[in-house]
Amino acid sequence: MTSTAKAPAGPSTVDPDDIARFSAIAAEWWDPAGKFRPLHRFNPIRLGFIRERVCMHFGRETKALHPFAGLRLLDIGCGGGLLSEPMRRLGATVLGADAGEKNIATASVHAGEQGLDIDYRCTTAEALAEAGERFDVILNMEVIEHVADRDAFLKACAAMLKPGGLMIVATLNRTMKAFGLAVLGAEYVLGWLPRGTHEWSKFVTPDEMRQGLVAAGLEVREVSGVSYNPISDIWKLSGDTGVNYMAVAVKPAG
Ligand SMILES: C[S@@+](CC[C@H](N)C(=O)[O-])C[C@H]1O[C@@H](n2cnc3c(N)ncnc32)[C@H](O)[C@@H]1O
Ligand SMILES: [Mg+2]
Repeated sequence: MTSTAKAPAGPSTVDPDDIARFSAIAAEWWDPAGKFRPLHRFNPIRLGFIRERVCMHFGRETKALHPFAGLRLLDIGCGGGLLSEPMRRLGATVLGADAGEKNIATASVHAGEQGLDIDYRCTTAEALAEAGERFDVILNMEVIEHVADRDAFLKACAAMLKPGGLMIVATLNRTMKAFGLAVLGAEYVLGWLPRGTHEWSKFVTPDEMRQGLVAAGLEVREVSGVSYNPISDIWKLSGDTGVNYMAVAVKPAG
């Protein structure tokens, strides 16, 4: 957070150990073979999903050059900007926010190199909500399993959605299969991610996700699984929410 930012009242969603873990590898965000390789591999499938769901919801032509033009989008927990950049390219006005200063530094430098105009800020969902920021679309991707207070985080995000706005949340399910693949497999056996990246106890079941979204005043429209095939190294959308999944929620028009 910048030195001038005042911490909002209420619980903080920031887990300092988690931010430190991501900050330690912030230089690697844009290395497709580095520590964020899983996110790079996963990116095309989630980009296709986001593009399609946002276009469908706002009545945009998916094949248009800038289908998100006129939409204000928040990428909360944006990391190095792996999603913020394509969102900007699709035409959205993008605010990328992350609690890690180094992540925001990496994201800003990279966007600058790409000639992309993105508003990157080192801040939190609760601080943005308290400042009265409003968005048509909120991307909440692979963040919720890292925050200190899930309900406060979801409520702050929901508060920032305009009526009729859309939020997409991606996370990991709290199953033994997810423990085997995302924790043991990715961190210990394959060594893709630094050990300690994921705390299994913070993973979220689809039921808990639905309840959290509803409690935050949103309507859940969809929950889709995302499956990984380790042999082909390919990710695809599936009916299996046992490990990774994405939820789509809408703020009632009022
Ligand atoms: C797994 S990364 C996901 C990055 C990005 N959303 C993506 O999918 O490419 C999680 C990010 O969330 C950030 N983060 C964790 N807790 C946060 C919080 N309470 N507020 C804002 N950012 C947070 C971390 O610093 C980290 O960059
Ligand atoms: Mg994660």
